[in-house]
Amino acid sequence: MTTSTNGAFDRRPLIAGNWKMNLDHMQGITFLQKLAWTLDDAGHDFSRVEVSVFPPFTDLRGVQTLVKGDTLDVVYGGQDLSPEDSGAYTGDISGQFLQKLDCTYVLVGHSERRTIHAESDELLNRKVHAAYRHGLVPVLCVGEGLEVRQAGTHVEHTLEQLRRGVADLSAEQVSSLVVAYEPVWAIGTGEVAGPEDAQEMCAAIRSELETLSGAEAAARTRLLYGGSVKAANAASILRERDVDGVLVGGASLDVAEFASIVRFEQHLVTD
Ligand SMILES: O=C(CO)COP(=O)(O)O
Repeated sequence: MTTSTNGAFDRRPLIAGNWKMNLDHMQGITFLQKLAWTLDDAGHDFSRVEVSVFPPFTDLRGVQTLVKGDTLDVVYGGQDLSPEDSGAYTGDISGQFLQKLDCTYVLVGHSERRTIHAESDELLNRKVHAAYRHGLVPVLCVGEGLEVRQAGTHVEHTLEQLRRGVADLSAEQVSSLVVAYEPVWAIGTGEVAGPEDAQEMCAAIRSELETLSGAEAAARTRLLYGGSVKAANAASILRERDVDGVLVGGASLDVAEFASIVRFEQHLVTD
């Protein structure tokens, strides 16, 4: 097995850390500084493997200042955005504000938004369009719960979320889109879908995008796996042909662990 045969490397791998509701703005800055030093010390090549963090909204201004001031190669994004651009939407955050903070990405439809905040596919589609309106790349999260997995209908279920989420996108938008497959039963549980489960779903997602937007766009879309990713299992998941990155929760809050995931290529088996 060699790294060059992995289809993932035709697309630049993306290692993303979703901090969720952890790390206040002071802790976030300290964490990011340590992460950047650790990756620099390890000689990490950011042009080869992209690194993004998703801090809470209140951290983003500090993150922007640090990334600009120290010219870090780490990129970042918001964990959510409003489908609207401005107005009487108390508590919501416009994509316009995220763009002003130099965010590259924004998460849309994380399972915790879908379940805790009952966000519908229709709403998430509006959020995806709002992201593109403001020059942000949406990371659209999809994935099934345990009952759906047990019923064996996980592929249809996830593809339905995908179709609704990407409705009315142009092929060009789909080519820059990131889709994260996060089976809900594997999030924060220590249960990890096997590399073959991640590949099965990512292949199905890519094939669906091909049908919707054409082969050229679908070949460019980056597909991530998320759910109990750790340094110990990241390389085997990232070796799969259609998996182009990982979206990491708990393990992204530990500098050494997350840096080790970023450096997954060192753990790949080569002939
Ligand atoms: O939800 C996740 C990332 O968005 C995954 O969380 P864990 O890595 O903690 O399972």
